[in-house]
Amino acid sequence: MINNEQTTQKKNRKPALVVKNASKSFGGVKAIDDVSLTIDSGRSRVMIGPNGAGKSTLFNLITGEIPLDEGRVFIYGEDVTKKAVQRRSELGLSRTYQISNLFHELTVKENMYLALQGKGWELPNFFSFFIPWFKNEKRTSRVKEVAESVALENKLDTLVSNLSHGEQRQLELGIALAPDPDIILFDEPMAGLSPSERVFMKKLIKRLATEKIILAIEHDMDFALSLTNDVTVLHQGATIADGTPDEIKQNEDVRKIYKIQNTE
Ligand SMILES: Nc1ncnc2c1ncn2[C@@H]1O[C@H](COP(=O)(O)OP(=O)(O)OP(=O)(O)O)[C@@H](O)[C@H]1O
Repeated sequence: MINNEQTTQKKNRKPALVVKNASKSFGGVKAIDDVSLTIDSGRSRVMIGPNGAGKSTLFNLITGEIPLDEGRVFIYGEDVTKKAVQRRSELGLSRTYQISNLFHELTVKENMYLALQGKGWELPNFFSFFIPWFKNEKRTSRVKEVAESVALENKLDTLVSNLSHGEQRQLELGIALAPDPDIILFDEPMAGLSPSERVFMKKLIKRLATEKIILAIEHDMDFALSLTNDVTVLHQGATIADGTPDEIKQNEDVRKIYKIQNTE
């Protein structure tokens, strides 16, 4: 308990996430060019930018799925630049993907169990041998809790292949939430949703933003700008604007980019 309190206090003092002068090239393409950003505990940020701006690459650099060429990443003050994806998730980082990573031939419940595997929702092997029921109880109640939080509690035994597209995205959200992360990176959570599914997802993410630290990539400008007061605009791998939704709407460079995009 004391340890938990100390950890919480330590986390509250540090920025949750810091990216310092990050750069990444793929062959001749500079996908990320000297990008820095900070997300303080208790805040969220939205990242917008045209196609190919480098948003997903920045996510991959933050999670550790690809290595940085230059720069550093810190989670709650710990330098994780050279650390594996696993260490970053132990520190409370989680993400969703643009492309589905669900197991379609498994049920909702089974996908969620898999998401909890190796994420601390089990006892050490020694104990679990003696009291496996405890391990199962703990995970089962977590799966139910997560299913409720993404409104899939009535679909636990449904095969993923039988879910609607919107429900699949809800499940992806649930999988990111399953290990109870502090910081969640959302990669275009609204992509491909119908108008009614979008309304539902917006509500869900807005509620989550009151409980978690969110960094979201979103093309729906109105939603993006309504989610938080902290907005970053990426273009050709670089940060071209950083500010409140009003500042972003007024920013000449941003207006130019989106105007150019719209007339293409
Ligand atoms: N693995 C890779 N190999 C080669 N080039 C890549 C790779 N990943 C990204 N790129 C290039 O890096 C640039 C940034 O891509 P990225 O996917 O990060 O942009 P994005 O802002 O997420 O775009 P979108 O909104 O279309 O998803 C693009 O020019 C892309 O083609």
